[in-house]
Amino acid sequence: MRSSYFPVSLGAFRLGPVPTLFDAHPNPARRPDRVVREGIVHLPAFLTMEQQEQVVSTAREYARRTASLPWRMRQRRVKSGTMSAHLMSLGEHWDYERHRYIRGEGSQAVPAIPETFVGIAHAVLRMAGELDESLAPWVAGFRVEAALVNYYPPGSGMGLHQDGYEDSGAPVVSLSIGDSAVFRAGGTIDRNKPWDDIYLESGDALVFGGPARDIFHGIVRLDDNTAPMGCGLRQGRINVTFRQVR
Ligand SMILES: O=C(O)CCC(=O)C(=O)O
Ligand SMILES: [Fe+2]
Repeated sequence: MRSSYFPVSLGAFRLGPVPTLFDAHPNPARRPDRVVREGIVHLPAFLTMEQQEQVVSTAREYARRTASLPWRMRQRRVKSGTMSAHLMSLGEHWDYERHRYIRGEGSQAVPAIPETFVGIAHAVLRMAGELDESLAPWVAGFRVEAALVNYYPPGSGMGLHQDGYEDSGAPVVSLSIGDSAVFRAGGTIDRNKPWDDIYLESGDALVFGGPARDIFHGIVRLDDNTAPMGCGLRQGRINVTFRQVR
């Protein structure tokens, strides 16, 4: 009988589940919620795998639906060249030519931000506000007016920049799904060091606001083949960034 190999008394000395070939982290040391620096809060694994998959499939559906519109998912030309990430706007769209946020053009409206996304954004900021006093004043009145969906193909990134188009000083709330990435958070004056490099994995949330609202930041590395099974993306990374515009 099998039980003869596993005397009952052994149970008292068990140290935990036996790692198997299939455990990515045999001894998962949970990455703790962290105030990286005043105004910057990293919430690892904020989204469940089901939520990640839902965000990705919703983003896909919107990308299909808006494929012929100015705010469709596409690479944008900026001063320094063409961005390697693909961007799609929901809610409001930053019009690079007219240099202002628009809600549509003619009879075409920028699609509304899905309610599920809005709910997630509020939940993220609420949690971040509990950890960081500089974010707390923004929690109650936060209006999720613009959502930028960025798709990063393998090997892409985003240069250091400031999110400076919004009149509001409300925090920026962001979600990461798919391949892991290094988010570089610099200072508010220029792109120079010191930086905090934050490792964002699939399901993580990040908030920057308060004294860190105007930091230079960007994506300096994407790690191929790190997207977890079930997140909805086989390769590359999706970032959704929520902003209050005015
Ligand atoms: O991909 C990210 O985590 C950052 C995206 C970003 O900085 C932006 O969309 O302005
Ligand atoms: Fe940004």
